Amino acid sequence: MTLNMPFHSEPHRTLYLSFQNITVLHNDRKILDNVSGAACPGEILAVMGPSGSGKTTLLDSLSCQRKMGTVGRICVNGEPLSKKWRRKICYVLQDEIFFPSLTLRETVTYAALLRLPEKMPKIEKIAVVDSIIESLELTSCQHTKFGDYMNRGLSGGEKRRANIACELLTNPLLMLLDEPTSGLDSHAAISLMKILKRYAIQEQKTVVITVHQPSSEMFRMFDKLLLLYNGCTAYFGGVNNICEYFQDIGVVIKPHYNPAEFVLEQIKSNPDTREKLFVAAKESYSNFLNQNCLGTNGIIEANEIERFCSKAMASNEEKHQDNVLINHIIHNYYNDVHMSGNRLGSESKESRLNFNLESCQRSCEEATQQLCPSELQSDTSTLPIDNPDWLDYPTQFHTQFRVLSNRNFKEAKARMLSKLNWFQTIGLSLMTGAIWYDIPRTEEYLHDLQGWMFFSQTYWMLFALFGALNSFPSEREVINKERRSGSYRLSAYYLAKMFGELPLVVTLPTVYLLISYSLLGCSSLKLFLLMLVFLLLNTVVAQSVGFFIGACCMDMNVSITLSALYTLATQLFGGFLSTRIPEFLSWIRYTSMIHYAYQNMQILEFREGAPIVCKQPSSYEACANSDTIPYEDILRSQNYTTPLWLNTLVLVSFLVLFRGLGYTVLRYFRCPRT
Ligand SMILES: Nc1ncnc2c1ncn2[C@@H]1O[C@H](COP(=O)(O)OP(=O)(O)OP(=O)(O)O)[C@@H](O)[C@H]1O
Repeated sequence: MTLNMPFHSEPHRTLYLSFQNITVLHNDRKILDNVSGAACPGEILAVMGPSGSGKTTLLDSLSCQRKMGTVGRICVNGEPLSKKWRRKICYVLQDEIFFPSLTLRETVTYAALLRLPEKMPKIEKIAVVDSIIESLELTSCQHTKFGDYMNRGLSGGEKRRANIACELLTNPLLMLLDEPTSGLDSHAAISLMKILKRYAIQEQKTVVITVHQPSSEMFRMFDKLLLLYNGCTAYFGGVNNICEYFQDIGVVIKPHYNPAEFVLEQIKSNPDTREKLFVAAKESYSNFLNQNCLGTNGIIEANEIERFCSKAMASNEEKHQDNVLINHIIHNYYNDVHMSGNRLGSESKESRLNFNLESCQRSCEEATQQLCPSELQSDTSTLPIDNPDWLDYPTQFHTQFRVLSNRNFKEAKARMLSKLNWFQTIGLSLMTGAIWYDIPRTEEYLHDLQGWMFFSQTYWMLFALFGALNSFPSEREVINKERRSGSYRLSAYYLAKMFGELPLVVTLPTVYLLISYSLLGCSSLKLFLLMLVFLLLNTVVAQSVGFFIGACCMDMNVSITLSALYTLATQLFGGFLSTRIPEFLSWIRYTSMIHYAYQNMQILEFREGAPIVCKQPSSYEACANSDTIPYEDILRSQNYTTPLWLNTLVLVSFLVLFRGLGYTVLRYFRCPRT
């Protein structure tokens, strides 16, 4: 089975990764200590080690997600790892971060629509989705939702493969996978590894995975192994000759033993072996380079080096300077062959070459210097960009907006219009309708009527604010993951979130008003529509505040506390609960959205609705000359003097302000590292 990817039409690119002396410090503790290694196109480099040995930290460093306290050199194709290259690297995390209410197929399709090039027709994008789903053996579960701890969905292995499917869409040159097989049964783990191996070979991709304790079968699929223990390198090199390597340093792997398990066991339990391995591994990086130049024992088959070098060269026909190391090795190889031509005996004719070890080692070291010219820490330079498209987003703003609006709508629908929310809304509407049923429009019941208005505004403020707050932490994870991979612009996501969720935000308040206000005694359709507009405006403002607080606070407890404080203050200063607010605190009401929304509702109800009949004796002066109370007098008695348009303008300003602040926080303060 082949991955029917559309990228074959592009000039084939490959990526050679090398990293040298990666050291990661955290509070003076060395999490990684001078770790070096390399990975070639078409190969799998396995990073193995006991729990806590630094495997994930190494992948974090290689993907540039961990810069603080990290030193060392990371190079790709001879260039320091720059932003240009980062777009060509995918990092599949151990955790699967997805929207639980979307199906696997929907998730991969949205990823394809966002991450495949704009110019590719939709039908071709869907074909890629089909191909990837089939290749990863996900066809049978493609219509299953991801699910969460409440509603079970895809299995762990299926989620793991779905994660990989989304990353494959971008046609990365380097795949970093953090424990892709953990939690899978041996069959599923082997099957996943086979898929990765096939992908690496067929597409000439470079794959780096971390793994705990692979089975013998899985171990044989790796090409190179980097063994870590307590952040130190215990082994780096090929997998094929690992038994001989350990034998040479006095660690004999018993026959029929899984080498991976045996070595890990020895490292953990035997301090002497550990020391031996650390000492031997100090030279492993240069050994590795030597082996690539010379082969084992300094002898190399000519066709071997041809194969090794041609892999990168053939794929970079247009830019053969891409792979500095390979070029350098070839150059030195032929120089050496030429220079030592006299020394080459009949073996050279048989394509068997034995050349100067020191010379090659020197050349490899030089190549490595060339390969990694700058320190990771100072890697802020912008290198010449051969193809500026790499820095652009794959799709245009309008496509991102359209796809994300659609996805937001689908994702939020299950959450916002859940059965529980419908039940709550209809139940509450009926309850308020029963309490305020056909309320007499007289001065005696004026306070009751105002109570309904205040309650309605407050309830929908709380509903929208806490709803937005609740959904945000999980959503933030997803958008951070997608932004890290450069899928879309934050502005497109932000606008799409506003517009995509709008029909959902307004549905339940509309149903509430329809039931509750009708039971209460709404006098005209015009009044109903006007009341609805202002209830919805308040709801959308509250959602913006919830979104802003959610974006600011990483800790859910803090965001709940802040939201509770804000909403309580908003209610206290809203004008219904107390009209005797001390002068020095009265300015706070101007920050209360309820203050404006509640005022607007009263203006509409008392101006447009049936008039309020005076009681006898009345507390309103106007009742001396009239049977009904003018709406201005009702508002003035509560010290409300601002007109409808001004209240509306303030609410719209709140909306713009909190949306803007939310965007700014996400853009500048909660920006995922790329
Ligand atoms: N941000 C951090 N703060 C403190 N300690 C950290 C941090 N990141 C990693 N560590 C520590 O560094 C060590 C290596 O962690 P890492 O997650 O890289 O290990 P690992 O080999 O991937 O482990 P596992 O196989 O259990 O996932 C651990 O002891 C961990 O506690």
